[in-house]
Amino acid sequence: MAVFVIENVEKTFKVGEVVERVLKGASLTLEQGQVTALVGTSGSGKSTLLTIAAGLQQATDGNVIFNGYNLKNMSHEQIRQVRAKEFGFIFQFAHLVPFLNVEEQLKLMLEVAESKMSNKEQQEEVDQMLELVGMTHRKEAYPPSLSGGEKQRIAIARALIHKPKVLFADEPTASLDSKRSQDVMALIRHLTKTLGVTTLMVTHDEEMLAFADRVVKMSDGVILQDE
Ligand SMILES: Nc1ncnc2c1ncn2[C@@H]1O[C@H](COP(=O)(O)OP(=O)(O)OP(=O)(O)O)[C@@H](O)[C@H]1O
Repeated sequence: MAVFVIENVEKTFKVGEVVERVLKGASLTLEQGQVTALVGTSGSGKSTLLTIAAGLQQATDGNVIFNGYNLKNMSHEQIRQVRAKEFGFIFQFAHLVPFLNVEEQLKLMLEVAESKMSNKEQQEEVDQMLELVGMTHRKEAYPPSLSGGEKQRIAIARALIHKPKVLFADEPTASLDSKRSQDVMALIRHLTKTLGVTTLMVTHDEEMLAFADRVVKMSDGVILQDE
């Protein structure tokens, strides 16, 4: 079943008197357990499409249907709940909270997602997730002592600790060298498959496309090619 259906999405921005049409009827369907890479020239609308799909901004027209529900028929609060509970996010930089150790970063995310688990269950989830991302040995470490690749591993663990259905990744490897980028992408792919997540990733890095199940090309506000 398609987890996500993006249908004829339009987005216009008004800058002074000028109306800029950034998305011009973009459509995309995402399947569970797949990594979809969104590529295209700078300014083609990739991040705009990703943020609309993630409910971070509204489309001017068109539909974003998640799990059978159209985001445009939901209240702000309903969309916030979907974002907190059903979506996970990774960005170019890990944006970890500097004064929380690795374990605490993950527990905080469970709180944000309003987890109903007991403390013991939360601890088990955290331990399991740290195991999955290979960071058990660093669970008491604070962000300044982690390498770039380690930080991104924790960001991935934090994005997935509450078992979201969808993972949005905007340039997740852009701050890493080639070797660390490969490791991080292999991990994103592995977790997408293991946890049955639906992953949508924006990337500029051609090397990362090997880790995607589908590569979708955007140009000037539309999806050009879907392979
Ligand atoms: N809030 C906004 N107000 C006005 N224009 C915007 C806004 N957000 C995006 N744009 C414009 O929309 C166009 C597409 O931007 P977007 O960030 O989606 O492109 P992109 O394909 O992700 O680019 P890049 O690869 O450089 O990150 C750009 O011309 C940008 O200036």
